[in-house]
Amino acid sequence: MTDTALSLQGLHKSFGAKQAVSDLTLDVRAGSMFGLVGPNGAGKTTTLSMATGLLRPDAGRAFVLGSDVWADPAAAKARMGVLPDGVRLFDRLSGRELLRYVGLLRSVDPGLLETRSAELLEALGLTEDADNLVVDYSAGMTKKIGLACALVHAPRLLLLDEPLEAVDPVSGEAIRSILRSYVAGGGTVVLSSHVMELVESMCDTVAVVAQGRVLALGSLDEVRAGESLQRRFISLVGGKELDQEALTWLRSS
Ligand SMILES: Nc1ncnc2c1ncn2[C@@H]1O[C@H](COP(=O)(O)OP(=O)(O)OP(=O)(O)O)[C@@H](O)[C@H]1O
Repeated sequence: MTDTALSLQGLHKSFGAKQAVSDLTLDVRAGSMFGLVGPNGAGKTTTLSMATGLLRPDAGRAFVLGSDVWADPAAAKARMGVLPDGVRLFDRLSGRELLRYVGLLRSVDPGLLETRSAELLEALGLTEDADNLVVDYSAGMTKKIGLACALVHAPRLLLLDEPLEAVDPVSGEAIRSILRSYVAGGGTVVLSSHVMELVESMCDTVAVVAQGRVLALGSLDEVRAGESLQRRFISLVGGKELDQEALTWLRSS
């Protein structure tokens, strides 16, 4: 049994002339909560897409609990749950039907699937809307049903792109406690987020990426180096003051 849940080795991806991810290497320890942070366009979604078998890398390899995501996708995918960013769900199904569909695809026993679905819908505050079509869900509800789909087969590794985006504070707390108890039970979470408070309060390990490269990687304390993660992030990626002469037209009435 490997103690590395996710290993990304020399990943590269370009879109035309744009190098989205460049020689990205990192390991995620099994049993950790790993935060991937970076500014807009840093390459987080591209990295997670290559790690989960959604986007083929130009070069490099990704391993999930020892299985090569691209050479042995069935083994790798059986052990991971994925909440991708911006990938359409089968939204002409109701939330309950979507969960059943995903669970059956993942070979979850039908009896077990009913129990798990009901528990997930309840924990995520979706029970009342379980029989409504996903296409009619709000952004936050869509995020939550996506998370339920990622969890229903009880994977050992969860890869979540912006899991709390658009989610209200009550549901946010529910998701945090689901993820904490998942990790306490031996699972591993890799999440991307722009919310430094979320990463600081949840993650034990952090990678800061910008322009497709890893700028800092280590334990939360190593990466923030005595500062708040927000300040450290801004100093690493280079925050910029607004020029006093810029946007003057916004101030004139
Ligand atoms: N399908 C695509 N075609 C062309 N360019 C792309 C494509 N996907 C991503 N890119 C580019 O690759 C770079 C990295 O994008 P990516 O979505 O991975 O960033 P991100 O860190 O997830 O950003 P954000 O925080 O804004 O979601 C950006 O410059 C983006 O414009």
